[in-house]
Amino acid sequence: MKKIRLVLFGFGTVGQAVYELLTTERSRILGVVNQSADQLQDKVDYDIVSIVVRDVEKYQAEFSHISHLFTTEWPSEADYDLAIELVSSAAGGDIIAQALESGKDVVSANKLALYQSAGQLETLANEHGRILRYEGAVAGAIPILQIISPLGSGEIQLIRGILNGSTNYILTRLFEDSELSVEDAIAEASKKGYLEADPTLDVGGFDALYKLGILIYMATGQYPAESDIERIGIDTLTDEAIAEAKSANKTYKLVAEADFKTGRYRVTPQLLASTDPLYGVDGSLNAVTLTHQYAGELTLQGPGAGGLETASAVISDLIYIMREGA
Ligand SMILES: NC(=O)C1=CN([C@@H]2O[C@H](COP(=O)(O)OP(=O)(O)OC[C@H]3O[C@@H](n4cnc5c(N)ncnc54)[C@H](OP(=O)(O)O)[C@@H]3O)[C@@H](O)[C@H]2O)C=CC1
Ligand SMILES: N[C@@H](CC=O)C(=O)O
Repeated sequence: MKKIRLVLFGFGTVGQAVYELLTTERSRILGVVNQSADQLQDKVDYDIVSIVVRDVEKYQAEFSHISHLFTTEWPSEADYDLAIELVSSAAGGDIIAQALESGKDVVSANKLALYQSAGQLETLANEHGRILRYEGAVAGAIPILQIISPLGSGEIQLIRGILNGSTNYILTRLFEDSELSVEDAIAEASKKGYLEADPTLDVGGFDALYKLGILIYMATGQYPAESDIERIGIDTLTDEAIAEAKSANKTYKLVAEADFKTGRYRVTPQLLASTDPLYGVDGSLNAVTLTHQYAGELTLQGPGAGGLETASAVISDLIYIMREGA
């Protein structure tokens, strides 16, 4: 039996949900991981050995049953095998790099850190022969990254979708309820755990840009520069624009689009008619359509934000590594 010692970096919305699934769904997860392991010595088990946060006291009272796991210190290299990086800032990039350099596999959902490293983290993983996976970084629960690589038979010609759950939730609420203020809609999204620690990343369109950048990297092998992606946030939409859209039976969505034929990449609020496939994608849902040279149009839709939703994608990466790597 091989024991994988896991360290969790970050214990916010997603970190707590990952911890919850790792404990409550333990036998199901291990059942999947060990599906084809006949011998006891081929079987894999896991343990969470520590949870690294910035402020231990913030968590110790509420999570007193696991208070011994919280720390501000890295475990020593000899004491862990795999890092799950779920912190809320670019500092996640250093955590991922340090873990890879120490010969550890890494699972992350930190699109900001991944996009801003512009491929250096993937290179580092290759150089050190480690696995770096980040399904939770793009479109929450939707396994979009897992379907892009196998589409290598031909070109991906177009990616179009909604890649940010919180702004989709905010827009949906504003269109549903004319009495609701933007501030109240943002507060609702925050309460549900959809927003980034810095919400300007969501409302300014940066978060969707990072995710589109990762999808472009998966499709082409190159991260686009931020200046190559046109970005307009939903913070540019006025009350009048929303009212006019409503009276014309249209809606606004923050649409992310990479057109590989024209080379135009953009994240912009788009006024959509009811015939647009993204028109009815409401609440925190995300949807992505890939147009492929041979496969045609493939559309995936599902929750784009939220603790347990994102945790399910994080756990899928973990299952992959426990089966294939480690
Ligand atoms: N929420 C969502 O729906 C989704 C989030 N993500 C991504 O997942 C990651 C986590 O998001 P979320 O859980 O919402 O964020 P939260 O803000 O809820 O939690 C962040 C956690 O990270 C910790 N943290 C921040 N900086 C550091 C650091 N330098 N070292 C150690 N711990 C640190 C915080 O600890 P402390 O409180 O002590 O500062 C906190 O526990 C982010 O990268 C986010 O973009 C991805 C998909 C969906
Ligand atoms: N803030 C993000 C969370 C998930 O990635 C979003 O709203 O989509």
